[in-house]
Parts: sequence; structure tokens; C-alpha cells
Amino acid sequence: MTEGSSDLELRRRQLKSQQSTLQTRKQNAVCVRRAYKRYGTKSHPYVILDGLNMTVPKGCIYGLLGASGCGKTTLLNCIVGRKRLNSGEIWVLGGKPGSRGSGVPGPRVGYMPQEIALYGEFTIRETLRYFGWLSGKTTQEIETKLEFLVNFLMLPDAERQVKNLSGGQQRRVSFAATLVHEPELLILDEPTVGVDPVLRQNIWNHLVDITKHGKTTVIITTHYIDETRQAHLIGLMRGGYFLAEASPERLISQFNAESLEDVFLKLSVIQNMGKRRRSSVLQTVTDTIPIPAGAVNDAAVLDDEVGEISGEFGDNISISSRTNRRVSIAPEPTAEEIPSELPPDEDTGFRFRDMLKVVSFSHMRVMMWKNFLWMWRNIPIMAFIIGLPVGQTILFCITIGHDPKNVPLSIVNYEIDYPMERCQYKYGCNASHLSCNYFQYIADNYSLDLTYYATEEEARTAVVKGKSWAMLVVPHNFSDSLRSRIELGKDTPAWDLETSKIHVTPDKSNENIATFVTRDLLFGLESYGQAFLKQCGIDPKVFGRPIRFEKPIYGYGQPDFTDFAAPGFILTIIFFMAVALTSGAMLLERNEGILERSLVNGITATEMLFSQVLTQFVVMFGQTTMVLIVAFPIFHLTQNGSWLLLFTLTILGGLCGMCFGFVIACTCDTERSATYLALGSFLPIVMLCGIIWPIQAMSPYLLWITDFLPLTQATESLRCVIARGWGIEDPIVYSGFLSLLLWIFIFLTISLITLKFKKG
Ligand SMILES: Nc1ncnc2c1ncn2[C@@H]1O[C@H](COP(=O)(O)OP(=O)(O)OP(=O)(O)O)[C@@H](O)[C@H]1O
Repeated sequence: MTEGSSDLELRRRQLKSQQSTLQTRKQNAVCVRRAYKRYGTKSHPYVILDGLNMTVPKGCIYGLLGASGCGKTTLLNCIVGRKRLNSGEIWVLGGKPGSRGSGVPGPRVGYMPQEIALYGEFTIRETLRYFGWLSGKTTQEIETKLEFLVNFLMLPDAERQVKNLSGGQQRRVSFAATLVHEPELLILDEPTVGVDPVLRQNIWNHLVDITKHGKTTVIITTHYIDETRQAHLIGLMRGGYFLAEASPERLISQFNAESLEDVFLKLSVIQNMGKRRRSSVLQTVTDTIPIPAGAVNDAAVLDDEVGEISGEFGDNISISSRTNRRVSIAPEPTAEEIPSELPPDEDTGFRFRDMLKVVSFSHMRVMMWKNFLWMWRNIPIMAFIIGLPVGQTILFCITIGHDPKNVPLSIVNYEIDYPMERCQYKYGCNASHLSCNYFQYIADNYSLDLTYYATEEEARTAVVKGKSWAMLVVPHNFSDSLRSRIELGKDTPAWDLETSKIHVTPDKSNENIATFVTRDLLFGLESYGQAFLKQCGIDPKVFGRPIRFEKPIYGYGQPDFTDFAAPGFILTIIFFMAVALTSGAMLLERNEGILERSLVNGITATEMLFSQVLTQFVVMFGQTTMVLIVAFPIFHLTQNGSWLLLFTLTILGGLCGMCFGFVIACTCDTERSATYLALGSFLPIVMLCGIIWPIQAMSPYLLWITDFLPLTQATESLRCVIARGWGIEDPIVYSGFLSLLLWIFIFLTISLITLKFKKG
């Protein structure tokens, strides 16, 4: 153990709280001790909470005040278990947030975040139903509460969609969504922004009303400092800790101030003067304002050592840690009241088994209802999402893999004088100009567009200028030389051998077109030559290549690039559509704060992921069915195998993409970074997985990576199913299935772990 870490251990032991102290903390609604929270890195920390103590007794309204950016939202997020402290303790309703059985996050807490965090497409009624159902309320209970809330918060008609409401109305709906399930602890982050004074007063009256029986506790932040006069307690936050924590009346009277704003100002002045000049400043301030014992939290004005020293510090409303003068709010428990068992600590351990266990049927049902409702309200988007892969498949089928049409070639034929009117097809063995017969043959049987030129310069210029893909030059006595070559065989004179050749000068800047031109000229010559020999009564085989391709075992005579690319294309399109769909849906929820809100309501990461999987699965099922129908029955791509295997493998590819989408949504904080990651992974996957070029052409070192990627085995497997008709018993086929299943598992695990631990 290093010296630093043993020091830390010692310090932790010294700070370990007593049993009685813990019991006191458990009795409060919220109790925060020595909270330290920073953003940024260890070397460049941006400290937000710095030894903060907070005590919120049950049944009180606690006004959390502080300047913008001082860390109120961060503190609230830590209290509801959505962010984690770097050190310190938080107790909420007797347990630690996030611990098993604490009920926090969960229906015991109602959290209204600063942002609206609602589904714009839902009506007010649907919004309240969603949050009410999540918290276990029945539809009847929700309807009753809805009626009350609509009247009380002066909401418009419950059938209005949230996105069509004004900003202030949306905030009120957000507030209503927090109140609908009557939680024990209400945490409200600026609920009264944009609310008119009358309604603001009503809201405060309501808060007073619901807390008076001691069953509900409210923590509220606001920028209207003076509205918190109705709070039972106020915490004035500045510089990472509380300057004071007391009732508003007491603060005002103790500071001899006119308003709470005044109090805050005076405390800030004291704090600003800092440690060294503290005595003189305090002197100056207290000369004009009498500050009674216990009014100022000394942690705020003293140095850090003092603020951190005691585990007891802050168990009371305001306390001078040096003089130990207390004004106790939370009663100390008697010895009999202290149970031997402590509430559970926050459990940060990860167990996949536990993740899977935490799936509640009712939560899943509500989440699925929400997902489908969102889709229903966004029919144009959904039509686009389902139609896009179909459109792309149609485009693929009509654009990829076909032979180029009407490829222009320039011809200079010295066998015949220019212009070439006489260059016509003449039947028979004695045809004088075989070159004319050959050109006619290829023009009729291949998609070549032949143009005759008088000189080689002109023909070459056409190629140079891009008007033609090759220049063909036929020597003067081509036909005679060719005849001599066929008749004399090995005794053909060298001159005849030379002049029986057509000279081709291609433009090879486009590999595909050059290959097609070469293929058509060679195959055309061979076919024409054999036809000609037949007319001469000679066995056509004389002109054939000494190699014969028999009927293929798999596939057809002509290799087809469309058939080669189709399996990879289908998997890629379904995979990446699922990536876009899932990451988009999840980022939308996350960035608008809806995800956080649902998680605080008790939804688990597993439920959230699985509900997305089930919903998106329906979409993907539709996409896959349509893509396969378009590709095979409509565009007649080769399909010699099992439809079941083809369908299952494609669906698995989509599931895998969906899980990759979860990883993107969980790891990326913004839509932009998610887009970069999704786009950035698209081309590498397309290139490395053998989708546009065979993996057999890759370097053996690259194959190590390629083999492991999600779509490589799957593409090969799908190719074997549809082109060769192989079954699941074949190793190449089942390894495609296994590889996709493995990746689904890997992606899901990464997503679950990230969701669990990425609390900030
Ligand atoms: N995830 C984050 N990463 C880095 N800094 C953050 C993060 N979240 C908040 N901050 C910073 O921490 C500080 C406290 O933010 P917080 O939202 O808690 O303040 P606040 O008191 O609620 O402010 P306001 O009253 O304006 O809502 C701010 O300066 C903010 O920029």
C-alpha cells in the first residue's frame, strides 16, 4: 500500500461515523455529510461540492438557494442517485441512494429536473399516465389526481400535446408529473420559473399543505430567493458548501436583514474575505450586524480542515464546529430506538445476474406502451425509418452489378477505305472482310457502341478526350492473315501472325469498364471465330481456348457482382438502420433528460434497454421482411437456401446493430459524437467485413481483425446460405450465427455496465 493510500485509509477510519450518528442521519429525509464532488480530472479538478453538509428533516420544505452554477442541480442529482459523490455520504429516506432495497431511485422520490424532460408528442393525460404507471399507480388513481392537478396548476385541456404548450405550461406539466404519484420526497429544481405570481403562491401553498402531516418532504431550488420565506429551512449554498442552514425567519432576524437576499449577500461578503482577513472582516460585519452564535456555518468561513473534521458536523441545522453551540432540529434517538442493523450502503458492484433480475413486468409494459405511443405519434418518421432500407435495397438492385451499357469504342479499320459503308456483315466462309463481320457481331451481341474513324490520330483523340473507352486498329490484311493462321496453324508465317491481330489501346482509368470491354472483345472474338469456322465446315473447337468451364456447382455461368454484394449489403443496411434507430431514440431520451427522469422513477437500466430491444425489434422485423421481399422475389437476387436461415440471420444482424446503437448512445454524450462514431464505424465495417471485396484478398494480419468483426462471419454465412444453399450444420453457416450472438452479448454487456456506472 502506498503512503498516500494508507493516509487516506487512516483518515477514512477517523471519519467513520458512530452508530448513533448514523441513526440520526437515517431519521432525516435527506442527510448529506462531507460531500465532495468534482468534475474534470484529478489533475484539473473543478470542485462543485466541497465538504458540504445538509440536513433535511422529514416533513419539511427545504429551500436550496445559491447563485447560478454553484452546484444545486449537481447536489440534487447526487441525492436522487443519478450522480455519485467523489467522497462523503448521502442518506435519503433512511438508505443510501442506489442501494438495494433503499427505494431510491424509485417511486419514493419525485424529481422535477430543470429541463422540461417530457415527451413533446404526448398529451398531458398520457404524460401523467406514464409517470403514474411507472410508480405503480392505477389508471383510476391517476385520473383522479389528473383532474386535481389540471385545476390546481391551471393546465390547459388534458388532451393537448405537450409540444404545443407554452414554456410555462410545459414546466407545470413537468411539475404535475412529479406530483402525480405522491412521493415521500419531492425534489424540485426550479419549479416556479415562468410561472405567474398567483400560481406560484398556489404552488407554495400546496407544498405547505402536503408537508404539514410530516409524510412528504420537499427540497426546492429557486432563483426567487424571497419566495422561500415559506420554506421551513433554507440552505444558502456558495463555493461548494452551505454558508448557513436555518429557518428563513431565523436567518432574517439573526442577520438583522430585510430579506433573505440580504442575508445571502451579507454571508457572501463574509465568505469572500477569506480565511486570512476573516477576523477583521467578521469584525466589520458584526459591528454593523449582530451575528448570533450558531447562525453562520463556520465551515464556510473557516478553513477546510475545520469543515471536514467531524462526522457529527452538520447533524444539526446550524452549528459552530469549534464552539459546539447547536440548535437541534432532528431529535437524537434513544438507545432503544437504534437498531443494530444499518441500512444498506450503495452497492457499486456489478453482477450481470442482478441486472437481468431487475426486470419488472409492469415497468416493461409501461415502457413499451410509451415507445409504441411515441412511434404512433411520429408516423412520418417511422414510415421513413421503415421505408428507407426498402428504398436503399431497390436502389442497390437497380444500380449495382449490372453491365455498362453502350460503351463507346473508336475503330480504325485499314481493311476497308473510309467511310465504312461497305463494312457490313457478309455470311460465308469466303467473306472478304472478317473484321467487319466481327464488329457487326459484337455490336449485335454486346452493349458496345462502335464509331469508325479515318485515322488513328482521330480515334486516339476520342479516347484521350474521354469520348471513347478504347481504340481498335485493324491491320490492312487482317482477314487474309487470320485465314492463313487458322489454315496453316503452326506453319503460319510471322507476318501473318502479326497482322491477324486487332490492336486495342484502352482507357483503363475505370477498372470496371475496362474489364467489361476486355471481356466483351475477347468473348465476342471467340464466339464469332467459332461461328465463322462453322460456316467453313471446320470444327469450331479449333478456335476455342484449351480450357473448358463445366456447369458450375454453385451459382450461374456469369459471375454476378450483385449476388456477391447482396448478403453484405442486406446485413449492413439492416445493421446500420438499427444502429441509427436505437442510438437516435436513446439519445433523444437522454439529452432531453427524460431518461434520467425515468431512471429516478425507478426504471432500471435493464428494463430500459430491454423495452427498447422489444420495441425496435418490431420495427426491425418489418424492415427485414420488406428488404428481403424486395431483394429476392421482386428483384430476383439468387436465393438457393433456406428462407428461415436467411431471415433469422438478417434479424440477428439487426439485433446486433441495435445493441451497437445502445453502446453508442450510452458512451456518447452528444448526438454529434454519436453520429461521428456511427459514421466512423460504417466504412471500416463495410471494408473489413468482406462486403465489397473478398476478405481472401486481404493481408493475413488484417484477417485477424476482420475475422473478429461482427459482420464478417455473418456475411460469409449468409452468402453460403443463399448462394450455396448450405444449412445450419455447416461450420461457416453456424459460425455466422454464433459470431452475431457473441457480439449481441458483448454490446449489451457494455451498455448495461456503462448505464450503471456512468453517473458522472
Ligand atoms: N457533467 C458536467 N461536467 C462538467 N461540469 C459540469 C457538469 N455538470 C455541471 N457542471 C458544472 O458544474 C457547475 C454546477 O452546475 P449545476 O448545474 O449543479 O449548477 P446549479 O447551481 O444548478 O446552476 P443553475 O442554478 O444555473 O441551474 C456549473 O459550473 C456547471 O457548468
